[in-house]
Amino acid sequence: MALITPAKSHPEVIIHAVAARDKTRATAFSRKHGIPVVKNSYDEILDDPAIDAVYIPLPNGLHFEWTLKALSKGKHVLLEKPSTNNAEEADILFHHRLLFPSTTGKKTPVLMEAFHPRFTPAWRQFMAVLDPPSISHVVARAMIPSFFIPRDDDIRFDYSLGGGSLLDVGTYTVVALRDAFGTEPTKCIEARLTPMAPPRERCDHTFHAKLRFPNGGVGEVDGSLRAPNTRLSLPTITVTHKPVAAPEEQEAGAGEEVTRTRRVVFHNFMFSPHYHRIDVEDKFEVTKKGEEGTSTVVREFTRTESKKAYTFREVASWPSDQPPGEPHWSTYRYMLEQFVNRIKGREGSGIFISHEDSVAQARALDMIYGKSGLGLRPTCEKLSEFV
Ligand SMILES: NC(=O)C1=CN([C@@H]2O[C@H](COP(=O)(O)OP(=O)(O)OC[C@H]3O[C@@H](n4cnc5c(N)ncnc54)[C@H](OP(=O)(O)O)[C@@H]3O)[C@@H](O)[C@H]2O)C=CC1
Ligand SMILES: O=C1OC[C@@H](O)[C@H](O)[C@H]1O
Repeated sequence: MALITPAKSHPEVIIHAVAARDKTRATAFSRKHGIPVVKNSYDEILDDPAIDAVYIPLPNGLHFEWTLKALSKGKHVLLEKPSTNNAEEADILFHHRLLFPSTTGKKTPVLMEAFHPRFTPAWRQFMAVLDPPSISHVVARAMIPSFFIPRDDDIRFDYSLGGGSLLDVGTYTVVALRDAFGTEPTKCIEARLTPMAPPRERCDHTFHAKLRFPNGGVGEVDGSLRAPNTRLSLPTITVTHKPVAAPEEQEAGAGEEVTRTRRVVFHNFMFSPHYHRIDVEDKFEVTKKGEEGTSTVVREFTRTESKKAYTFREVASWPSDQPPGEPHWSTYRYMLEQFVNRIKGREGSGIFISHEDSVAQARALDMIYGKSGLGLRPTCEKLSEFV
């Protein structure tokens, strides 16, 4: 879903090989998906000079090690989110010398964290209706019902592999806050993570946290991998702004001032190409200054609008010389487009998850785990080998 289907409609991508720890599994997978080559190991993929790029969908705790192994073999890497287990790993990975232009003329590999929802037209449309400096509150919510990941022995609940709901579905909610505020959180002011039962008690299945942002605003994340199966809900971001002057409003008469308070709700921010809706509600207050500096509210009115964008053609700010996408494209297809653009040196053509962004995201997640008492996710034991 994340690579094989998107590759079918990308003229420049060929899925050449697959590997698993157990070759029979890889063979079965290759037959199902028509992949021509099955390797004996992950290393064999990295050693194949015919392969330009690898997709790494391993458990979180293995991302750091295998990404550095791939980069050292000159492979471009599309790395599943979260990029690493914690900020210590992210700092080393994204600032690694392998990612800087070499003096020997060898190509510099592209590394990108696979934050697929951020590549969509709807995400752009959402960002276009926000005014980050005046945002006072954001809440991002993602409740995954238990039936989706029913087993307690899933990698998501294995601490040694970077388990925990915050590092899993929580990554989407944290990235939503960071994108909405357009800055990085300065402090975690509250973190309530609900642990699994022993022996998995170092992994949370549900999270609630509050982060402070530089403009004084607060971002909240709320989510679970054990949400009730009977109360399904779409992942949602709700953004509330502070009142701001709206002098452009035609409604104001002489001596009147208008303020606007905007609230934006983005329904289904994680998988917007399937369905989404962006509700923009503007509440206006018209005040008139009296004598002695008093001001009285003389009128109030509300304007609401719902927006959507399934291709970039529908996003007003999208430059016309850039690829619009197709209505059937998934989040992953939009992402693959930009990953390939980078590899091909078409940097000017759009969205990319920068290395600094991935490090900042890891820091924000660490803030919450640090505050929660559950502690950061473990650093790769072989870290020193890669420094
Ligand atoms: N972008 C998205 O929408 C999604 C992203 N993800 C991300 O993808 C990554 C993998 O998640 P998911 O596919 O659900 O996980 P799975 O458990 O389904 O797959 C992980 C794979 O990693 C391999 N692996 C290697 N070493 C180990 C190990 N020690 N223990 C377990 N597996 C190992 C296994 O492959 P093998 O045995 O075949 O070698 C296994 O198939 C995570 O980072 C997750 O956050 C997950 C789901 C959706
Ligand atoms: O897309 C997703 O939704 C469910 C999660 O468990 C998964 O890891 C994530 O990427």
